[in-house]
Amino acid sequence: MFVESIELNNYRNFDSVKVEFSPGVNIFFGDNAQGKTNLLESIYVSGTSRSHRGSRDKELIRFGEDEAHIRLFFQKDSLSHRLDVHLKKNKNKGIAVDGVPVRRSGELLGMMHIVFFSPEDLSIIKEGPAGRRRFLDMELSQIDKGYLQQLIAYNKILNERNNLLKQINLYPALIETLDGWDEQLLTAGQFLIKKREEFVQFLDEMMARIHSQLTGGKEQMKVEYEKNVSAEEFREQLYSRRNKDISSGTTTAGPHRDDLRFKVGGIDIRKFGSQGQQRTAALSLKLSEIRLIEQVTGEKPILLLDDVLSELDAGRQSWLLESIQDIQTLISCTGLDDFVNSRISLDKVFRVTEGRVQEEKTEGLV
Ligand SMILES: Nc1ncnc2c1ncn2[C@@H]1O[C@H](COP(=O)(O)OP(=O)(O)OP(=O)(O)O)[C@@H](O)[C@H]1O
Repeated sequence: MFVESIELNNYRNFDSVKVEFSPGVNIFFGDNAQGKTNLLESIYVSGTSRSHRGSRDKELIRFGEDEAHIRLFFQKDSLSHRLDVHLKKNKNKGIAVDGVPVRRSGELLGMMHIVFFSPEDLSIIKEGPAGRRRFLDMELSQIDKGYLQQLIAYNKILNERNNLLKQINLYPALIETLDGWDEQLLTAGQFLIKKREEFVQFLDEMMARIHSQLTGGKEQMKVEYEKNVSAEEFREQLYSRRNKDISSGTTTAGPHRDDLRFKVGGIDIRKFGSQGQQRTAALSLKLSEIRLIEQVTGEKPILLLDDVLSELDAGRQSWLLESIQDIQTLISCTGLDDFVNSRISLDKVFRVTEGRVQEEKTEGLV
C-alpha cells in the first residue's frame, strides 16, 4: 500500500498545499519549524484519526481558522481510495472513505497501516512503562479491531471503577455496586492480556531475528511480556486487593500496569543496557513493527521517519535505509548530507519552506 497524494487546507502552518508522492522514498527537507513534521503528522492523522503527538483536533487547525481539511488518496490492492478528514474547532471531526462517512473513528484503523518513527521512539526502552504499553496498544489496535474496542471499554470501566472506589470511602454502602464493575473489568482485561500474550510471542521471534542482523550476531535479544497479572489470576487478584484498592482509591491489579521487558544476553537492558544498546533495541523494535504488520495483515505499511536519521550513527542509518527499500517511506530531515553515502535511491525530494512544499530535481542533489 502507498499514499498517492495529499491535499491540506488550513492544516497547522499549511494554507493550501498538494503533494504527490512516489511509492518509494520521499524526502522532505528544510530548516526547523517549516512544516515537515506537520506534513507527516497529517498522514498519520488520516490513517489513525489522531495525531502521533497526542495533539487535540483544534490544535491541528491553522491559527485563526475554524476548520481544516485533509484529502488523501492511497492505493491498496491496486485500487485507489480517497480519504477525507474534516477537522472542526468545536465539533467532532468528520471522516469519509470514498465519500462514505465513517461513523466511529475506530473503523478507520486497519484501512491504512502506518509506522511513525520519531526521535522520541529511540527512548522507548529506557523510559517508563507507559510508552511501552502505548506501543503495544497502538500495534494491536492497527492489526486487530476487536482489541481497540476492548481497550476503549477497559479504560472506561477502569475509570468508573476508580471513581467508585473513591466514593466508597465516603459512602460505604456503594460497595454493593462494585461487583458489576469488576465483572466488566475482568472480561475486557482478560481479553487484552491474552491478545498481548500472543502478540509479544510474535514480537519476540521477529525482534530476535532483526536484532541479531542489526548487531552482526553479537547480541541476542529477548522480549518478554511483563504482565501485572495473568488472565487466570486476574479475578482472584481483583477481589483480594479490594480493601487496598478502596483505601488508595485506585485499581492496583490489571493490564493497565503491564510492561515489556527487553533482555540482551539475559540482562534487562531497560535498566542495565548502555545507551547504544537501548537505541539499537529501539530501532529493532520499530523494524519489527513494520514486519509484523506486514506478516499479520499481508500489507506493507507506510513508514514515516521524522527527523530520526540524524539521531543514528552511520552504521545504524544505513541499516535502517537499506532494510526499508521495499516500502513507501517519507523522511523528514534538515539537510541531505545523511544520504550522501547511502545506496538508497531518493525517488522524490521536496523542499519545505514556511508551509510550502516544492519538489526538487533529484539529479545531482546528493
Ligand atoms: N495550528 C497551527 N497553525 C499554524 N501554525 C502552526 C500550528 N501548529 C504549529 N504551527 C507551526 O508549525 C511550525 C512547526 O512545524 P513543524 O513541527 O512541522 O516543524 P519542522 O519543519 O518539522 O521542524 P523541525 O525540524 O524543527 O522538527 C511552527 O512554526 C509552529 O508555530
